[in-house]
Amino acid sequence: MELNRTLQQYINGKWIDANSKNTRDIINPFNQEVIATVPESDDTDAKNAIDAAREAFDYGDWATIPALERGKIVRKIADYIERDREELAKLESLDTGKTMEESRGDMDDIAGVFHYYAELADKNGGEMIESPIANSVSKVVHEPVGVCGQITPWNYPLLQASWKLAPALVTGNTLVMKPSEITPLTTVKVFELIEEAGVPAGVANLVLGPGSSVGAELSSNVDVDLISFTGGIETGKKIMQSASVNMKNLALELGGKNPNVIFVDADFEVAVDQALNGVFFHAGQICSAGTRLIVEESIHDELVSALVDRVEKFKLGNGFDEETQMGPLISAEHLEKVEKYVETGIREGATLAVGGKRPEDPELQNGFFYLPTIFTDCSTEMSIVQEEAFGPIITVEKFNSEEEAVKLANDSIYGLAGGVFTKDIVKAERCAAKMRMGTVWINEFNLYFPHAPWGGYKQSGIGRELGKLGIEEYTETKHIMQNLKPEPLNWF
Ligand SMILES: NC(=O)c1ccc[n+]([C@@H]2O[C@H](COP(=O)([O-])OP(=O)(O)OC[C@H]3O[C@@H](n4cnc5c(N)ncnc54)[C@H](O)[C@@H]3O)[C@@H](O)[C@H]2O)c1
Ligand SMILES: C[N+](C)(C)CC=O
Repeated sequence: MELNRTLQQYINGKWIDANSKNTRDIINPFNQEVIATVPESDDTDAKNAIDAAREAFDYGDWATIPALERGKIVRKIADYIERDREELAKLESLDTGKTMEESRGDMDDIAGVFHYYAELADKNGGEMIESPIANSVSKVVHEPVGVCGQITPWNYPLLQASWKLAPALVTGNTLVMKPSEITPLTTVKVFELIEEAGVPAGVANLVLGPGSSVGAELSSNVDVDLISFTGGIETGKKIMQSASVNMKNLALELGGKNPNVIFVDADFEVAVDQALNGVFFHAGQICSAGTRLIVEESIHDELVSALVDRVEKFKLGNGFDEETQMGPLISAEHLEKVEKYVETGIREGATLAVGGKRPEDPELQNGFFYLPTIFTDCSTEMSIVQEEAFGPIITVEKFNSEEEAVKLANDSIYGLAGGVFTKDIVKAERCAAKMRMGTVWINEFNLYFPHAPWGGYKQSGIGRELGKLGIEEYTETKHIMQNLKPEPLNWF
């Protein structure tokens, strides 16, 4: 795919413009240059895409061809992603501002997700049940849910898309995907690969446009059987309400305010390094960012001082510059939101240890940059501790006992992920067992892979992506019972 060109959406096997012919410019957050122009669709385009997916599911053969064949096609998509890794990584960095190193890592993860589900395609064959009824056989089979609406956010555009596309395709569903309207480039490219791999027309459809029209249509249209959404909690609530119109199956991957508990007996260097990695990758715009450091009081000062020391040396810049460690935020609007959180933190009484403003470097003035920021003297009543700022901000709280650490970690409406750093593995396991989160890392932070499920407790979501559970989201389970010796009951 060339850059600086006008892209299209993919409906029923055809590349087309929006019905309205409206378009949107896609902006590079590093310098605000226009990198592409895409259709700005509306609910009518979404309806057309849903109709195509419905037709393909009800009358096409995608759901009924051998699962092995679907797996082969999905494996081709994985191969093409590996082939086009560099091009995809460049598009992702242009679109999101993240460093090329991060984008290349994302592309490897994404290819891995398609390979993983391609491998599982023909291993979901159901089971026979030991029937309690004489002269009968009972079996359980897994069938595709039907037409899936898939809505993704801007921070990991293609990664989040891959977690939805690969399991939906191998299980025989048809789908309509809507990426974030501000970061659609890699998703468009992957739909080119989906076409190249031979996915039949109508099976996978792509609509580009805003959540208020295209997204709302996907979540409320009665021809959609499942809605899988990754994004913010407020949007998730709206989608859950709209989805109730026809009791759609629902998968929600929402935000997080993730605690990272550091005990005095942790490996100090590892804990410092992982605390930084846990937050500042992609400028903190990660659902699972370890934005709440919960630190044993006896190492608090030493740890904060080590963090500040490292943070002051961060190199902010263009994601295409090999030296760059942290890129810009996604948009002017988001930068303002992050700034407001910092102002609120100061007003609420937190102490700014470092950062707390835009950088002064003249080379960064056209981008949406914000300095990595650390707040100390934080407590759970503060909104910067409770709300997802989704930027490069760490808050630090202190604790004096294991019980207190766990209590602080769980004091949140969110329950996406968390971490524990200690050399005492029994203590670590005790904490992990009590932490109410979908993922707990021990002496690690922010690692995910296709084999392990991902999702949130509490208001961080409903359901799981990745792993075998990621397949279950996209299947209905049916019990088929057969009477081998049918006779009248003569009851009535
Ligand atoms: N749990 C996870 O795995 C995970 C992963 C990545 C991001 N996130 C979360 O995503 C959020 C950041 O992404 P965002 O700002 O793009 O989120 P967002 O909720 O604003 O938007 C996400 C998607 O929903 C669409 N949308 C907006 N309004 C809609 C509506 N009324 N109906 C249907 N669709 C609508 C948007 O166009 C976009 O495609 C953060 O909260 C982050 O934690 C979660
Ligand atoms: C799920 N993850 C960590 C890849 C991206 C969250 O924003």
